[in-house]
Amino acid sequence: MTRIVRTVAELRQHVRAWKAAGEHVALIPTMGALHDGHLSLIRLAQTKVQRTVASVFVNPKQFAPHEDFDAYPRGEARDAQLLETAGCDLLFAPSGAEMYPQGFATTINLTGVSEPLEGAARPQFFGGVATVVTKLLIQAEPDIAVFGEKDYQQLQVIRRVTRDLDLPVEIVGAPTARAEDGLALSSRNAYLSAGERAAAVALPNAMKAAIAAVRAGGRIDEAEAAGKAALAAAGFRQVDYFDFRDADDLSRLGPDALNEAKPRLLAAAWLGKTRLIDNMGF
Ligand SMILES: Nc1ncnc2c1ncn2[C@@H]1O[C@H](COP(=O)(O)OP(=O)(O)OP(=O)(O)O)[C@@H](O)[C@H]1O
Ligand SMILES: CC(C)(CO)[C@@H](O)C(=O)[O-]
Ligand code: BAL
Repeated sequence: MTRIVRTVAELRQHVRAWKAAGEHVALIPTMGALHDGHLSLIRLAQTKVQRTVASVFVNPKQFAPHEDFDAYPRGEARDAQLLETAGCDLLFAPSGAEMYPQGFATTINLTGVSEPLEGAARPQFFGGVATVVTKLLIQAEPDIAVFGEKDYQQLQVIRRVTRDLDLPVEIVGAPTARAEDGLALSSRNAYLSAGERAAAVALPNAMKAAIAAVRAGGRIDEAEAAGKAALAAAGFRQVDYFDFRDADDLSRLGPDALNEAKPRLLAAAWLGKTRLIDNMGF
């Protein structure tokens, strides 16, 4: 079985022993409820380094009080089994008290890339993510850390924090793993009813259509409006954003995205009680 450690001291013992033997180490941070998207990050890490460490920690600091921290899917035995099958060397599963001991008072906050989109919809989110990811990187001392492009803004935020704080780690982005119909795999897909799951494919479809329209010379504001209308027609009750943005700093684009160096379409929308996010490059 993939070994499970719960303290920073045990985690460092393993990682330092591997490094002393000349092996390189990858950290793959997760919140558990693992699916093939997470396992694709482990497989990517295994092509780059000899040792992989997955962390599972449902981080309370990135959930606002009204969000789904309590309902978030959990299942350590299943997660450990999947990690074993994937050949992951170590599972770091700290308690809340190990991560945030009594009196914990430090938050990593950033501006710029963290502010629009997810930052606007979830004001507490990136401070919580930046704080826990910075801690995990300091705790595990990995050579590389792998994050999914599915959470594209999160990946850009983590790249920014790592650069700003001179953290000695290479951040690797991994492509989005999708279900056969195109829906991005996500732990929160488990919240969808069968009917909602069938409707959810409208999200990647609307995004593909918007990108095709812009590629064909359409205006980006018109493609964004058409995408939002398609989601409403498919039963999405609210669209938080459906925006073409600069792929690096997520700033707004001019009217013709094709003139921009690197456009990316990012979207978040609600199907019933479930909030789905996705993004696509050109
Ligand atoms: N479909 C996917 N393809 C690639 N990476 C993914 C995918 N889903 C999640 N990841 C990545 O796995 C890591 C852990 O994510 P997390 O545990 O939050 O899973 P999640 O499925 O994104 O859950 P949630 O439903 O909370 O968004 C992150 O780096 C995330 O980007
Ligand atoms: C990066 C992360 C593990 C931090 O809690 C989380 O935001 C996630 O699962 O994407
Ligand atoms: N997958 C990013 C973590 C979150 O949405 O809370």
